[in-house]
Amino acid sequence: MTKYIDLSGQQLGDYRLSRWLGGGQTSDVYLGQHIENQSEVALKVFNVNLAKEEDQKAFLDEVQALKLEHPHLMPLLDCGIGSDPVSLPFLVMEYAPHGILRNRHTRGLQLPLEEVLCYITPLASALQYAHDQCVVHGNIKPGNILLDADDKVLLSDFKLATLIDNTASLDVLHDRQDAISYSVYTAPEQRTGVTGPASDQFALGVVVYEWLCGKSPFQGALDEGVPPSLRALAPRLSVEVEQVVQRALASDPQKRFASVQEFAAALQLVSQDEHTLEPVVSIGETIITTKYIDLHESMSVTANQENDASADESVSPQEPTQTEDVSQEGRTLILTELASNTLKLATYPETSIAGQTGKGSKRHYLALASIGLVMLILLGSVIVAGSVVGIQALALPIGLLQNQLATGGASLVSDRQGAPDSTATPANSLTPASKNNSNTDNHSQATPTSTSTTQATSTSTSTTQPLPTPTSTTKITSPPAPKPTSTPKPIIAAVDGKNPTTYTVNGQTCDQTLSNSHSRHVTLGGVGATIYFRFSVTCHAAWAKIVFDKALPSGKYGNAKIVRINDGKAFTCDTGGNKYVAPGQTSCYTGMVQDNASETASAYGSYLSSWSSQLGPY
Ligand SMILES: Nc1ncnc2c1ncn2[C@@H]1O[C@H](COP(=O)(O)OP(=O)(O)OP(=O)(O)O)[C@@H](O)[C@H]1O
Repeated sequence: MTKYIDLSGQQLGDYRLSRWLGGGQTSDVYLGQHIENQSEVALKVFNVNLAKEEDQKAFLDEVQALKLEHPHLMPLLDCGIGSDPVSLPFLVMEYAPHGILRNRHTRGLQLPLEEVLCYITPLASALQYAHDQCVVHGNIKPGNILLDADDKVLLSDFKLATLIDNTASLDVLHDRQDAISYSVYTAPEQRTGVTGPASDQFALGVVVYEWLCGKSPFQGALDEGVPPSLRALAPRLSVEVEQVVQRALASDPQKRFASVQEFAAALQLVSQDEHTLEPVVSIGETIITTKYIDLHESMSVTANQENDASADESVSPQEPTQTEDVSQEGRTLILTELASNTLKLATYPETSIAGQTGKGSKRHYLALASIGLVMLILLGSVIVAGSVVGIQALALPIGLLQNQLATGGASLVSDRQGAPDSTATPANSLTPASKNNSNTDNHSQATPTSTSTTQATSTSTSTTQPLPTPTSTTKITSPPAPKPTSTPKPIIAAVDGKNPTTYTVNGQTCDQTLSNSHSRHVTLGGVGATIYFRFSVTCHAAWAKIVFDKALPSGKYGNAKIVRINDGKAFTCDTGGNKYVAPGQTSCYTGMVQDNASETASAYGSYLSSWSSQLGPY
């Protein structure tokens, strides 16, 4: 791709552009300095003449809404509109000196699942955070994942609806491709103008597929349908991993995971399951030092290798220029070491999968067998010996039997405590209040009971435990201390998906009462909506709902949120509810937060990521 006008040396707002870093289809990125404090920044200049005042305002408003703060989102520092010679909109972001993640891996290389998880976990967390704020990225691809000076991944380049919406009416400076161009990362529904959180999940799924097998699941931007089998290309992967990736890549967004966080959690879970199938040799005093940093530095590739980027990627002159002499075998070795260390981390202690027959059960059988054997000896002694001798002889086996029972019994008890219990009530589950309470209309007097068991908590801990960050050093002493139990989370209510007034929790329907339900009409970003606070007496839980006055226009999203005041626990429509309000839709409802005697909750509505003032607390 050729670069068009080089603005190096010029000034935009308070920044001097010093060097061109790369160019996308509709923009160029420059290294720049603040003219006063000389701080280094990256400026993304859009090749669009944003002359109309209303368009300029829309651009600035939209960028303002994108100032999301998350450790893995590229910090947006400033934005503006240049005035000479034309009105070029620009964004100012942190400068990421280690460039784009795509340059870290040679095209076609298959990355170990552990490494993929190390990237996906923070990215999914950043995306989930954005989705919770009603912001969709819309442009996920390896070229938009950058690395800062510490090699921390930063997701950049949110699609700006204002620029896309206005492209037709804007004067695009050069003969470049249309701003609305598609890539292999574009979800099928995006091509019909419907972009939602599930589209980001799809794009992340494409990235995961590529990293795992070295090939794109789709031949071209308009290729659709079921991608080729991941395991056919990377047989080392389990069926479960393939299924998880396939689900994220479903053409129908409804068939994907409910959220991007769920996708990442599922991938993490199946990777742990893979590990638990492999033998654990020993756990000694082990210091695990992940070698990602060294590995990455040693795997730098030549600019030539990377510059044959496909059309969906940008041109960048800052590609690594050195090739270090690290053989493929050497690399595999480093990663194998890493994988086996992670394996130890993931498989100890032995309790993690509920419902499996554990070591504890084997001990149980051994204890019973020993008891049986002792009983036989005892019987034999009684028959063979005379009554006096026999009675005397009883003392020893009975003592042994008692010991065995005591030991066996004790081990059974301790095994039970630590053993998986598939029938355990999940931690944080809500036990619906007794019928006696159902007549009361003052929910603050209700006394809901929350049941959790040690095992249920430990299971949930193991599935949500984040992987070690690429730079961390983790020390394990043998035997490792039990994992700390997680603080109880608020309940996530199962909903029937049809009627926002009917929730079911652990099989019980949560009836709605209107006694403590409230609503308020608000105007959000010029659009009218009614926010509802809803409360169920039977489940002692509250939720929120938003109903817009009219269906949302293309590219605009709405949401609702319920927040438990005491601890700030919150659910949006995406977490436990029926999903955000998409273009063409009018309403959504959230998951439920348990509403204890001493607690209150508030409801909020949102449009284009600005949240309304609170309704409540009630
Ligand atoms: N914050 C940053 N710090 C350092 N380099 C950056 C930064 N942002 C972008 N770059 C560099 O600029 C190049 C071009 O970025 P740009 O976002 O324009 O590409 P793109 O994502 O392909 O474009 P688009 O998605 O708009 O078509 C990147 O490949 C990267 O090398």
